[in-house]
Amino acid sequence: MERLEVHGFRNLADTQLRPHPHLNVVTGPNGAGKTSLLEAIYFLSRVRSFRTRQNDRLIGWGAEEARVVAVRGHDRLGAARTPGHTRLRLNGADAHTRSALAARLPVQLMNTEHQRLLLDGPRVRRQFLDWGTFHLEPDYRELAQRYQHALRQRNAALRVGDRRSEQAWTPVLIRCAAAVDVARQRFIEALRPIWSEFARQWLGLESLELRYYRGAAAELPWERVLDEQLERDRTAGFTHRGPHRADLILSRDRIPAADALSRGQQKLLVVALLIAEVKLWSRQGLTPVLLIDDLPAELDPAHLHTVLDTVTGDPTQVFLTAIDGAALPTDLPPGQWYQVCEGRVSAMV
Ligand SMILES: Nc1ncnc2c1ncn2[C@@H]1O[C@H](COP(=O)(O)OP(=O)(O)OP(=O)(O)O)[C@@H](O)[C@H]1O
Repeated sequence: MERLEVHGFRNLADTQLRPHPHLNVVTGPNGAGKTSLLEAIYFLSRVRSFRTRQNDRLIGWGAEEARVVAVRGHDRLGAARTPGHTRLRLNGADAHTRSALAARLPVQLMNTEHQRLLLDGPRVRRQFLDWGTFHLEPDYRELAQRYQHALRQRNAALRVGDRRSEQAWTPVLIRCAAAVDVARQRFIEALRPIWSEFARQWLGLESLELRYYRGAAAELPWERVLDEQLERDRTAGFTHRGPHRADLILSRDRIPAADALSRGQQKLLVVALLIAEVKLWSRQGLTPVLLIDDLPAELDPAHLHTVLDTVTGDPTQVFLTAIDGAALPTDLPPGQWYQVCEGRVSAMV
């Protein structure tokens, strides 16, 4: 982003910034508004927050709307939230799909909760998988939506015992499942070597694995999978197997990473995954924005340095928050530093 404007967003005063193309360091005391600034950028891309499911919370107290605008290359992106309603703008016109802005502004967030990627249920890993695949294959989003639609229709038919509808939707589901699966596998195959290199270097371990579980036994065609499950699906009233049950398995010597690694090692493993994804996007010609919120509190200076080193020189634009700039490695690459104080963001010279 060459320009970023934030209006009426959380506690932030109206702000206009000209961010550095590579590194932006945002410092300030607790409650100053550092996370809110990252949240504004995230909202512009993903049309949601990483802190709340209720976008109305983003509207500053006393403000009528929260609005974020960015200029990036030839594109001008905007997202505004008024109570109950989000409006997206792209190059002077309304944008009607949620992914229109994300396609032009891929963001990756790293914060103190990133370990959830390892410890939570498969849903959060499927989201990681879906965003990663979407940025490599822009048609993927529509494909995944078609799969979800077919799944809902088939499940509805299974629930009420409507055999005709079930038989009509099953082949559609099979076609979409195969295509979703192939796209995700391509993403994982591209991601794995980058991830494993980082994971090996940072953890000093050789036997780490990243596997894609496709939501069914690997060797069977989807037609067979659904056929074998048919009676079970009919009895339960839903589809048991498919890409909606996919997962990413991280392990060491076949033992789940959550059991086989220390907390610190788990953090590094997840950071390796997030950074590998950013790296992959930038190798594909995208310019990702990496939001790192309070990571100095989570990673020791040496590892933080390594992480920043890894993305320096890429087209990646980093926003990094810290309460105290002194906690950051001393030899950070050149960038723009900002001080946030009671919602006012000022560039430091
Ligand atoms: N909708 C809102 N309007 C105005 N202020 C808000 C709104 N929502 C939250 N706040 C306030 O905004 C302040 C900034 O919070 P934020 O999390 O951005 O700070 P921070 O600098 O990241 O702090 P920390 O270092 O403690 O994480 C908080 O004091 C919070 O109470």
